[in-house]
Amino acid sequence: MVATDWICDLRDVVKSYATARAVDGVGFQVRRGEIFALLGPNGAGKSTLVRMMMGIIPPDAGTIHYRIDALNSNGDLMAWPTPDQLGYLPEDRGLYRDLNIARTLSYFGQLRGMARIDADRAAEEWLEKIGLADRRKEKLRALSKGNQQKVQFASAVLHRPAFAVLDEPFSGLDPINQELLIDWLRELRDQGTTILLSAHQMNLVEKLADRVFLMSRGREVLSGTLDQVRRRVQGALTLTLTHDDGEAIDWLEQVQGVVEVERRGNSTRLLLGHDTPLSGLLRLIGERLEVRAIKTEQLSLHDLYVQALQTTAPEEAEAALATIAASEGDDSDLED
Ligand SMILES: Nc1ncnc2c1ncn2[C@@H]1O[C@H](COP(=O)(O)OP(=O)(O)OP(=O)(O)O)[C@@H](O)[C@H]1O
Repeated sequence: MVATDWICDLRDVVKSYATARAVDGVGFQVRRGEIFALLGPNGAGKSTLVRMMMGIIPPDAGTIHYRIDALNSNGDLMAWPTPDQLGYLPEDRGLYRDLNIARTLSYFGQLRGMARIDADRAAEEWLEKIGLADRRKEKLRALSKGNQQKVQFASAVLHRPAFAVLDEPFSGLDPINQELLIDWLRELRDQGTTILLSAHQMNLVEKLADRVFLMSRGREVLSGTLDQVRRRVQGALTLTLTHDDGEAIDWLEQVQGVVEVERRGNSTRLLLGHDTPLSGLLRLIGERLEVRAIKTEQLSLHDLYVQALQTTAPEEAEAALATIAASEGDDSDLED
């Protein structure tokens, strides 16, 4: 994959509603063959962006271009993809509640250009995959929220679109089904579907996404691969030392590359800059401290986001954190 081989390109996109500027000058490229994640707390502007990418609402300013077909990508900008090229999981789920789920899936496949026989076959394959084959004749409304969500997801991707745009695909799924969804998404990517998803569950996204775009209040906070994001945030690595209660550790604050020192009894946690020379630091610690145990850990995507927000927009950090924590608690849903 070449770095410039993008499938969707957004530049300086702006969208305001009567009471809020939902998207405030956002730009990124989704590259062919990747899983790209839009991340941020409730109200960050993710769904507004997704709706603009789907042509449901127009941007006030900025451009959105597609280049779906790699063979025709010699600089041609295609105005808009055709229905068979796109898969869309909307935030406001909208399936027919009184139609049986096998027919629902086949119907969506046909809407996206599949022949009836292929759509029927794909529907059966997906019902098997999502564990609902024996309930194929049941109506959607008879299913739990989590199972409905799985049907909704299958309906968005069973025609194997070139580009799938999935707004909050994890919502309503229990932890087991969240893990299954991660597998299905990887499988789709490996079969050639480019995926953009929006989510606030950073712990799930960091297992999955090739690149992330972290937002707050309609603006970019941080973007790139997980590695790039780590390198951009001060304090991407922590070092935890276990030592005697009486040890003096104040001097650690003066050591180059140590961003923060937090002591709890006989344990001290150091937050390090990404370019801290670790071997030099360990040598120094070995000379001056009696260390009983040592552990290094990379910050999670969630912590990186908070760290980045604290640097760029400290006034937003606390509210964003609270929103993410509250919404993560809402997700689990027991299956019937
Ligand atoms: N139709 C609308 N009319 C007015 N304001 C809106 C509308 N849709 C979204 N907003 C506002 O725009 C901002 C961004 O909302 P958006 O739904 O895009 O965020 P989000 O990141 O998708 O959040 P969530 O995770 O809650 O879906 C919020 O302040 C929201 O209240």
